[in-house]
Amino acid sequence: MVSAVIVAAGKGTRMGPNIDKLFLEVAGRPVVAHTWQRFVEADSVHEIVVVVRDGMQSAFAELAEEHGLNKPYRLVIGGAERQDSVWNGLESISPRSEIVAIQDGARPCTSADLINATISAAREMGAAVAAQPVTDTIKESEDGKMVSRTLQRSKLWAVQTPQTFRVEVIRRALTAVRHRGLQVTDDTAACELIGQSVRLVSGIAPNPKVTVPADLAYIELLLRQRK
Ligand SMILES: Nc1ccn([C@@H]2O[C@H](COP(=O)(O)OP(=O)(O)OP(=O)(O)O)[C@@H](O)[C@H]2O)c(=O)n1
Ligand SMILES: C[C@](O)(CO)[C@H](O)COP(=O)(O)O
Repeated sequence: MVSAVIVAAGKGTRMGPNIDKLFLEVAGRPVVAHTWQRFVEADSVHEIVVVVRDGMQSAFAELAEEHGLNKPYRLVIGGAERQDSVWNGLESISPRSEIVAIQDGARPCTSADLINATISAAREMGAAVAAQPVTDTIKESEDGKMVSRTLQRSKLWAVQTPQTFRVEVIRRALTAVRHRGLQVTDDTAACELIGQSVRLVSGIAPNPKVTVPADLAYIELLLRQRK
């Protein structure tokens, strides 16, 4: 059995005050309704856990109703950091789940094909992540003012979601993160702590995250092109 955990319990601070970015309408639907719909369409996913802020349960239940998101789902309360929300989601997937795909609610352009591809790769390797080679040259800076060094671009990948795992692998990896009191910005970073290899699954289509207001016009265009 395959579960999806859609993390949607963030505050969206980079989008600006008093804006719930996941409920902003793009291409005719709220951002998170597009994301959720992709997991309804992905045949290999059997159940969906949506992790939400406390007090938002009825808004998400109404969203599912209104947009016909008809795959079995459960709503769970998130935590202070993304990794806490992922943990809470993992705690409530079915005990029969062997594979879990973790998805940012704020990534509405993820395709069902990409979801299915990460699931196949995770079955084989234990862990897999949607990723694209970077196209800009990436610099490191120690102080945020001056360039310290240039990284070798041919080795660099930007990782996205879905990040998909055998359930026992991600549980073990996130337990290691919690025991060491670390913070990770993505779930595959936790795998590095336990020596678990992660397969890069290169998506051809753009799979951006809604983070700042300037992201919205591009994402609207991508979603309209796909219709
Ligand atoms: N405590 C948190 C933090 C983030 N997320 C989710 O993780 C995804 C990726 O996070 P990001 O884009 O950073 O969203 P926010 O944390 O909401 O944004 P910001 O950092 O600007 O506050 C989002 O779907 C967000 O809802 C979550 O479920 N729980
Ligand atoms: C998981 C992620 O989307 C991979 O790129 C990203 O790390 C989320 O980071 P954020 O700080 O929650 O935006």
